[in-house]
Amino acid sequence: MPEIEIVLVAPIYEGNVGFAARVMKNFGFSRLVLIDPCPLGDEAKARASHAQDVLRNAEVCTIEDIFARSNIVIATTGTVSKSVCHSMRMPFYSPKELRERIKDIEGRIAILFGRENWGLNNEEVKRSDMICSIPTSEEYPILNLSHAVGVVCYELANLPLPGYALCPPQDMEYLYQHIDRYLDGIHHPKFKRENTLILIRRILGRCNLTVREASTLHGLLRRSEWHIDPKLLDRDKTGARNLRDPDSDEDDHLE
Ligand SMILES: C[S@@+](CC[C@H](N)C(=O)[O-])C[C@H]1O[C@@H](n2cnc3c(N)ncnc32)[C@H](O)[C@@H]1O
Repeated sequence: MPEIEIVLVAPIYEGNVGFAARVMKNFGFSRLVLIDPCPLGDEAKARASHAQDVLRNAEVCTIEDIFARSNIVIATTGTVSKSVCHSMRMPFYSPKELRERIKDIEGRIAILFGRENWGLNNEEVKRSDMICSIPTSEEYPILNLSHAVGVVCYELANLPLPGYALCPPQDMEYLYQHIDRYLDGIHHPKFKRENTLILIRRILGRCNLTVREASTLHGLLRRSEWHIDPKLLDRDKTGARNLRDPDSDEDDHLE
């Protein structure tokens, strides 16, 4: 069963933090994490009601800590940009679909909820493995922060046992670094690199790789490096490089 952490990124209103703690406890969740929170006082305590323990035990840490220790990081947003969705082929999962994707996993899952005034920033969304959006009225799609926490907790409550272990976050980072080196080896254009790596992170991020699967990919990359790199270098010397640009279609535009 995944270990789920509800992460509130820079919440502004202490009342929302209290309400989030309360609704988490309603659905059996206890791991509340706060990144750069507003001061928490009587208002937060009053809104938490019988979930004082969740509020009291909330951990304060940095967003870097979250990315370093979580097997999967899920960004939540009510603002679904069609251009990002289509051009980067990044599906937005509903909480119900998310449940299906994570239910068998053994590992640490962080679900990020954004600031009340402007949500999560681009960097936080880009680095996440998946994006979750609660289907809402088109007329008014943005939920109150604690209500969004409530809907997600409702859908993810009572996940079944047992699960399978995911590749640790540090090993996923090694894999992304290896892919980056491989892209160097095939002379992937530098100006496309950032978007390509984001795309790869998003594809692999939603695959829930195990250690064995990640190591198979390392092996394939090493073999490809032995075969492709010298040929590419030869072609470069003659000026006749004609390996197809792996990233040449127009879809790699990130907004
Ligand atoms: C009040 S909203 C932020 C509003 C901000 N103006 C924006 O456009 O993102 C606070 C947080 O609640 C969550 N949220 C709100 N509506 C959501 C929805 N429909 N689906 C998923 N999360 C939602 C997101 O984490 C969001 O960052």
